[in-house]
Amino acid sequence: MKRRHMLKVDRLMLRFGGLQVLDGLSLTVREGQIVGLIGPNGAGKTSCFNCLTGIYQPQSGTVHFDGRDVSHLPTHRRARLGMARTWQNLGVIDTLTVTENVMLAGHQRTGYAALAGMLGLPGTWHRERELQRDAAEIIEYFGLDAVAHERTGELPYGIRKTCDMAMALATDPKMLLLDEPASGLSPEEALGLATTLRELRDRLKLTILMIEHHVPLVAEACDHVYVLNFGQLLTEGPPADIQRHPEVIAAYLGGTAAETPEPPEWPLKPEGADHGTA
Ligand SMILES: Nc1ncnc2c1ncn2[C@@H]1O[C@H](COP(=O)(O)OP(=O)(O)OP(=O)(O)O)[C@@H](O)[C@H]1O
Repeated sequence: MKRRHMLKVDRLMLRFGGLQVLDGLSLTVREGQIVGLIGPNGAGKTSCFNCLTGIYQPQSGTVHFDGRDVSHLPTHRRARLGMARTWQNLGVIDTLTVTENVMLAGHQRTGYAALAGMLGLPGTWHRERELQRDAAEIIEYFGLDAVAHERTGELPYGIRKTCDMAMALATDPKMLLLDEPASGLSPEEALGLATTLRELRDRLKLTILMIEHHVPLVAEACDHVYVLNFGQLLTEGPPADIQRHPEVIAAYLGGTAAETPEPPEWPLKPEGADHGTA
């Protein structure tokens, strides 16, 4: 039996001036799936995430999340419904510690402002203790204990990236939207991330949509992949099929489908590139 839709995107049209960034994009993510969104630079992947999370308002099209039409809801309302996002260029606040960042993200679940909690205003104490406990648990899960009280700005990129993921989880999401989670990670770390994502999906019953260029991670982690090119869906399918799709190879390598009838083993990786970055 097919699982229900967690995210259903229907015919999104997004234009900036004369530039058609999304051109009738539709996609579906079912509950518990890990889905990849790939495509060449400028294809519209981040703009798609911005439409899903309410940062951009598309000219037309709809977004349904967890059975509800969220097309016109502001970002914070979508987040409260269980949509959590990580950022290509990190969502952590450099001047706060790892624990403070994770607690700040968790504040979205409370009925008061983060500042009220930090200042210890009446009525916040009990909830703050809970947030602290939750943050400690998430930090331990991600192996960040040793740096829990360090300012994130002073930490290596890979650790800040993990902190970004911990922040997303602190919002108690139903779905994670990950924008290039492997960027800046070593090939070994990126493959380790595939295991982490599957574990998160299985343990916390999460649904995941991720933008990613790192082909081995997509192949290892994703159940299904959508390929975007010039704001349109080029194709979709299981990672193994996508890797051999002539039009995908052409879109990435800049040729035509007819010129590349026999795809190489890792077709999305340009010749001579290291470790599968498209
Ligand atoms: N706010 C904006 N104003 C004008 N143009 C924009 C805006 N946001 C995105 N674009 C344009 O939309 C196109 C798609 O950009 P987008 O960042 O969504 O692509 P992408 O697939 O995520 O690329 P990359 O892999 O390089 O991150 C680009 O041409 C970009 O310049």
